[in-house]
Amino acid sequence: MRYDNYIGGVWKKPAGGEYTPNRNPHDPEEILGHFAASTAEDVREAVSSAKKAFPSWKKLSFPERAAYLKKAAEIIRGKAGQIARDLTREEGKTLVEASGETLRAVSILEFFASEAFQPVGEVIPSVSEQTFLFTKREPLGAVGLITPWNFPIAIPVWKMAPALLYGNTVVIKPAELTPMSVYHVIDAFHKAGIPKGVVNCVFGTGSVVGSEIVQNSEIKAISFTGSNLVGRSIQERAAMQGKKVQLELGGKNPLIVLDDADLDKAVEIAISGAFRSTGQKCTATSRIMVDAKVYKAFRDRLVKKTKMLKVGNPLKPDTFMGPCASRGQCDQVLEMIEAGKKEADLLVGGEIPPKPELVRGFYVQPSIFENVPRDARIAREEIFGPVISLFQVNGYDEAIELANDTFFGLSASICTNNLTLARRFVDEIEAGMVHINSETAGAEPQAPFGGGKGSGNGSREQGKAAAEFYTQLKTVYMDPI
Ligand SMILES: NC(=O)C1=CN([C@@H]2O[C@H](COP(=O)(O)OP(=O)(O)OC[C@H]3O[C@@H](n4cnc5c(N)ncnc54)[C@H](OP(=O)(O)O)[C@@H]3O)[C@@H](O)[C@H]2O)C=CC1
Ligand SMILES: O=C(O)CCC(=O)C(=O)O
Repeated sequence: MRYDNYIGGVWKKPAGGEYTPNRNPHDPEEILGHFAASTAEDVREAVSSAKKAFPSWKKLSFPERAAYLKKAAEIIRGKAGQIARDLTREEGKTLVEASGETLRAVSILEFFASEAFQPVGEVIPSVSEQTFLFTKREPLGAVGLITPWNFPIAIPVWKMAPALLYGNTVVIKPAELTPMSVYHVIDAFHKAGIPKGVVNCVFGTGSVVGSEIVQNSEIKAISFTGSNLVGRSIQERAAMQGKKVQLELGGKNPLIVLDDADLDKAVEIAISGAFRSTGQKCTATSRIMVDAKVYKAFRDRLVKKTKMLKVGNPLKPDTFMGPCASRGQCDQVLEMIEAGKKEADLLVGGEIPPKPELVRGFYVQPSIFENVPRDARIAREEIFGPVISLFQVNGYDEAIELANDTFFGLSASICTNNLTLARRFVDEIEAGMVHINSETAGAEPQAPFGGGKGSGNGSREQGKAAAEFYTQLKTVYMDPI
């Protein structure tokens, strides 16, 4: 089946008439559908439709706009089973995770719909007794959303929902690898009766569709999640035009295990944080610092459990870890593992799983290294795959110093019952999101999401923080005649 762009409230064929197959990473010969391979002309049409729709969308009340979010949430919930299956088939994460992500998209829409009843400004005392001085938040206009493949429904929705609620119109470009999940979201908004032009979706590549969104002068803001390389280049290009930019980039997230930690729980936290979604999360655990007093016990349990993980077809209910999302991604992970073998000691994994039923897919084993030098590539670069580097440390001070010795600053975790050290960790770790006795990954829609250092540009998504990006403040001095 062919899937067209969604522009001005209708499904439209791409200007060049070209389509790209959407393949299953478990078996790339299985094609889910053919999606529009759009041109800059398609983007320009989408932007012009978003621009046209903006004045009347902006005029609706918050609850009126929220009603469309609620309706879309209901529609997605109603077909969550089918959407989750498609998500698994196009991205490769397990069905359990895909179902969780689909329902998370529903919760995000519901959360932002509920924000319609929250204050959107403040009253400020004026020096004049006559003056009513207040602020209000106003939308920006047509905004561009460029999204990655690793959370193909949650991330698009956590950008779209606040953008729309606060009165912006949207042009979204989903990752070329995973367009089906966004197709379902757009279809839900279409069926919810969202006014024409408020939501526009252009399928295609980053270099063509993404670039045109970035450089189009009618796009007032860009929210981007993806690689550092592309993110920083978008920031530069957009800054030239005075556009607002939000960047969510990579991570090299640490987990510290102190000597008083519950080791079974710490192992569970490590495995879930590092290997779920095949390690393809910006919040994935990739460096683990373990106190020397418990290092051997922790390492042995971690290796034992890792050997028991079932890697395979992500649609099967007993599978723990599916394939990487693409051949390119898999090759990149295997290349980093080969680099790791030269720099450190491999404890487990490190290969393509030797199972005949997996040879066509983009599979790699969950892998763990120890004796990793701190300047090794596997210790410093984001791998975006199921690879852990273990470090033995002497106490909290050495652990925190090593944890902070990274370009990134997204997420971090510590396993301990020591309240004093947990509190110090909260203050001393250089990360936007901090976990005590829980994994580095995961995000709740009502809480801000994002990082510092090389992991972004300081802007936060989700929660009340989302309003900062998708609105501008207006200060009003109101006096009687
Ligand atoms: N922070 C995160 O959550 C993510 C981080 N990554 C990191 O990035 C690495 C590479 O993954 P990849 O998918 O290539 O990430 P990219 O940064 O290339 O892709 C993210 C999004 O940006 C688009 N894009 C690509 N080039 C441009 C451009 N010149 N202008 C505008 N938009 C563009 C992509 O389009 P398209 O791909 O469709 O052509 C996609 O929609 C991963 O291995 C991982 O390390 C990747 C995904 C998410
Ligand atoms: O940890 C999560 O659930 C979200 C992670 C994420 O947004 C990402 O990897 O891009």
